[in-house]
Amino acid sequence: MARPKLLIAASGTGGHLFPALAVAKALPDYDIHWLGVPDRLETQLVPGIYPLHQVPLQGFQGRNPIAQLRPLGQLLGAIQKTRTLIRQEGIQGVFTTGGYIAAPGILAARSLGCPTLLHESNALPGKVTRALAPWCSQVAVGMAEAVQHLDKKTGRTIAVTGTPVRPEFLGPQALDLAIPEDSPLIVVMGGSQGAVALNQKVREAIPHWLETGAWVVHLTGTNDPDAHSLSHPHYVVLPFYDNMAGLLQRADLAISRAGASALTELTLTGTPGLLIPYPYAAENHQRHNGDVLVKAGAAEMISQGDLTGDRLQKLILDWLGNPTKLKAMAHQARSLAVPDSTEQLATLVRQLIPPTHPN
Ligand SMILES: CC(=O)N[C@H]1[C@@H](OP(=O)(O)OP(=O)(O)OC[C@H]2O[C@@H](n3ccc(=O)[nH]c3=O)[C@H](O)[C@@H]2O)O[C@H](CO)[C@@H](O)[C@@H]1O
Repeated sequence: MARPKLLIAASGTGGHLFPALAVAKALPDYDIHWLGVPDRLETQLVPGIYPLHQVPLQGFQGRNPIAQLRPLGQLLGAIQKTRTLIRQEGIQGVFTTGGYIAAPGILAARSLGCPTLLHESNALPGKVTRALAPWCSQVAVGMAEAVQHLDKKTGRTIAVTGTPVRPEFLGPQALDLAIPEDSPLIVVMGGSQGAVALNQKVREAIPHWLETGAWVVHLTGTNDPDAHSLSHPHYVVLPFYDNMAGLLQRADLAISRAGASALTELTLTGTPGLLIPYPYAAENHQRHNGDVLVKAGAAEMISQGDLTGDRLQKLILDWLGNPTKLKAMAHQARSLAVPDSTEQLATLVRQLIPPTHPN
């Protein structure tokens, strides 16, 4: 049986790349090529596993038509390059997790009659997803709340699959940090790129938590100039940490941005979350994501503008003193989990691009 050839278009952030990598791993019998952009996270995560093809691409910003000419030119160039790639490599279909890179992937595939699968992880689908969903063979979403924004546009059934995570989240993981088993553990995390503004507010509160005997693991991202301004034996500061599954499984609670992948992970690990959505995210989509967990009783949410060190400090101390509340939140978080999301999407890929039998 010939190995089917799949192009995965996923770029930029962990929120786009980790779900795509999880699906790719579930398709070991496929020849996978990757479409990305120079200088983004995919250049660290993809080479050595899949051939990475890069097209320069940036988003359309502002309303000035002259300023749009450059991104428009780049998009047309990227579509042309992707068409050439599809033809030269004999690609049979495209899977994308949305964002700008989805545009050349979907449009080039569609122009050549190849099937496309688009997965959108956010509760409020991004602009590219809303614009291009009608051109896709199948659209899947991470959260049911996204369906209302897409089903009328596509006129087709939208699959609600949850969002794939790294496979480690699906089983218990040991934590390679020396944190005593009976100490409360608070995890602070931004998105895959960190969150400097959030870090500043949290640092005001951390000493109060440490005084009670709690431990804090703070994932600061790589851009925080004050990352090491605080030190304490129970305070672990890391720019980025890979074993998120082990960390969130062990944590009593997490203070987090509200990116779709982070929230999906909190549901799988049953970790109560205090969510502070990134206020400049496109169309405030992180707030929509956070609403889903808040409505279910799995998390609480505070706007960055309303967050003070003092308020944060008191709120978390109150949570730590209320194990019944934390247990209930953990239970509600788990009730939202979709552990077979990766398999569901891999199945959709297999349906759209089935292994071909030699004649
Ligand atoms: C700022 C912004 O617009 N971010 C968006 C971006 O994802 P972004 O990558 O910012 O955020 P997500 O929460 O979706 O993903 C973060 C990922 O990074 C991982 N992580 C983080 C820190 C760390 O030290 N180690 C680690 O592995 C998390 O476990 C998670 O898997 O795309 C997502 C999917 O469209 C959106 O929902 C987010 O709103």
